[in-house]
Amino acid sequence: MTDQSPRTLHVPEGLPEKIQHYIDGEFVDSLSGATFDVLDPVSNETYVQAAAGQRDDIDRAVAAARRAFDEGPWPRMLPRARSRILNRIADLVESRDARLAELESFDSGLPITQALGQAQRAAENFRFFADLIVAQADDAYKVPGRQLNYVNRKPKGVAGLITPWNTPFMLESWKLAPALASGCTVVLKPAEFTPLSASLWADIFREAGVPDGVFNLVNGLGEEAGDALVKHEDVQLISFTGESRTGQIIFANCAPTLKGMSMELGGKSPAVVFADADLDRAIDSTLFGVFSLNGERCTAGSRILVERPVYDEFVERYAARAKRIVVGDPHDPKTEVGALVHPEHYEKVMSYVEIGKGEGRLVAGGGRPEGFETGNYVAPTVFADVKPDARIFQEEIFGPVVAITPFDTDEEALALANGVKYGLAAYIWTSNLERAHTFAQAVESGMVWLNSHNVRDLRTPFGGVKASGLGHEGGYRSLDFYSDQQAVHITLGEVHTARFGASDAAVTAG
Ligand SMILES: NC(=O)c1ccc[n+]([C@@H]2O[C@H](COP(=O)([O-])OP(=O)(O)OC[C@H]3O[C@@H](n4cnc5c(N)ncnc54)[C@H](O)[C@@H]3O)[C@@H](O)[C@H]2O)c1
Ligand SMILES: O=C/C=C/C=C(\O)C(=O)O
Repeated sequence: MTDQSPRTLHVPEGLPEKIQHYIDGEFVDSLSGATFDVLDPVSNETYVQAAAGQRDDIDRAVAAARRAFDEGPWPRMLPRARSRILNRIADLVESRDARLAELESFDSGLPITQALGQAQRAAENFRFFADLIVAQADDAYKVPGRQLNYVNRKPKGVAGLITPWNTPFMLESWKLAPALASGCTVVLKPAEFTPLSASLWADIFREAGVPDGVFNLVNGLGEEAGDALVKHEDVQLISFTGESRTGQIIFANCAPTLKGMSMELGGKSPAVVFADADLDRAIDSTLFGVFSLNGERCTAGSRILVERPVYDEFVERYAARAKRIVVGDPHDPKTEVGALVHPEHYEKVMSYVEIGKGEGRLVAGGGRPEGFETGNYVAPTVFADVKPDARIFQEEIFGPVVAITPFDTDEEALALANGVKYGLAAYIWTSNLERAHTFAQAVESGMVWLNSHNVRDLRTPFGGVKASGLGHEGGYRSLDFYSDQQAVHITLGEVHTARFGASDAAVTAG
C-alpha cells in the first residue's frame, strides 16, 4: 500500500532567481551568458535557470584557484588555523541543516528526513577532517647513526571536484573537506540535475573566513564544464564520483596532463542472507539498504542473495514490507521514498522495471504507485527468482528496485556475489562469525558490512574495486590523495660520501 494523500508541491521560500557560478569570491554568470534549465522532480517543471559553465568559465575559476594557491595564505596556514575555519564551516552547516534539507529535498526528490541526515553528515565530514589535520603525525624514519628521514606533506595544488546528484551536498562535502583541510584550493563542478544546494557553500565559506579564490564553483553540463575541468593543465587532480562509464571517459581525459585521480563509481552490491541470520534485522536492513535515498545510493544492496531454507519466508515477508513503504511528497516527513531526481532517470529506472518483468517474478511494486499521476514516482519494486545472467542482476539501476536470488551453498553465494562487474559494498547476514569473516575475505568489494547496514566510520577506506572505483578515500587516505609526500633524507654519518665506484645501496633501519 502506498500513501495516496494528495501531493502539493512544496516550493521553498527564498529560492534564488538564478543559480550562478562563484569565482574568486564573487557570484558571476557564464561569460557567454549561457544557462540551463533546472527542474524539480515533483512537478518536472523548470524552477530556475543555472549558469552553464564553458571552457572560459573554467579557465577563470582555475586561474582564481591557482592565484589563491600560489599567493594566498591557505596552503601556508598551520593546520590548527585551517582546522578552526573547517570547524566554523561545520557549525554553519549544522545551523542551516533544516534549510539545506528543504532545498536538497526540493531539488533532488530525496525524502526530507533523509536529506536532513545527509546535511548533518556534511557537517560531520568537515568536523572530522578539521580534527584529523591537527592530530596527524609526521612520518619520520631513523636509520640509527646513519640517516634521519622525514616526510614533507604539501598540498597538491588546484583540485577539481566533480560530483553526482544523488546526495549532492553531502558528497560535495566528502571531497571539499579533505581537499581544503590538506591546503588545496578547489574548483567544484556539481551535478547539473541538482545545483541548488551547492550555491550555499559560497555563503558558508565566506562567513567561515575562507579566503577568496580558495573555493570556486562552476555549474554546467558534464560534457562541457566537467570536461574542461578534467582537461585543464593547471588542475593537479580530479576527485570524481559518478557512473563507471563517465569514470572511464575522465580517466582517458586525465592522461594527457597526468593528473592524480580518485574515482568512486557505480555499484550492484550484494546483501547475502544465510539461513542462520537474524531474519528480522536482515529484512529491516536490506529494505533500508536499497529503498532509502530513493534507491539512488551507490552502496545500495540491490541484489539480495538468500539461502534456500529461508528463501520463501524471506521473499514473502520482504515483499509485504516493501508494499508498506510510504511513497510520497519528498517534503512530507512521513515519506520514505520520494520522487526520482529527473524524468530522464525515471525513464531509465522504469525501463529496468519493464525488463525485470521478463526476467524475474514480480512480488511488489512494478510501476508508478497508485494515485500518482505526475512526478517521478516509482513504487518500491521487488523481483524474486532472478537469475544471475539477468540484466536486473548485472546492471546498476540506481532506483527503488531490488533483485532477490536463492542459493544453496556458501560457494554458490560467493560466486553470485562476485559475478558482476562491480565491487563497491557487500552486506553479510549470518550468526556464524567464522563464515562471516571467511566470506568477507573472499568477496570482491571495497567495503563489507557484517550484520549491519551502511554505517560509516569516517576513518576507514571508502571506495570500490573492479568497475566501482579507483583508489580509496576516507581518513588519512583522503589527506594522502590531496597531498604530495616529499621524502627528505638527512645523512648523519659518513655512509654517503659520493664517490664513483662506491655503493649507493639502500640503508634501512635493520
Ligand atoms: N562510489 C561512490 O561513492 C558513489 C557515490 C554516489 C554516486 N555514485 C554513482 O554515481 C552515479 C549517479 O550519478 P550521476 O548520474 O550524476 O553520474 P554521472 O557520471 O552522470 O555524473 C557525475 C558528474 O560527472 C559529470 N560529468 C559527466 N560527464 C562528464 C565528462 N565527460 N567529463 C567530466 N565530468 C562529467 C556530471 O556533470 C556530474 O557532475 C551512479 O552510477 C552511482 O553509483 C557513486
Ligand atoms: O551514494 C553514495 C554514497 C556515498 C557515500 C559516501 O561517500 C560516504 O558515506 O562517505
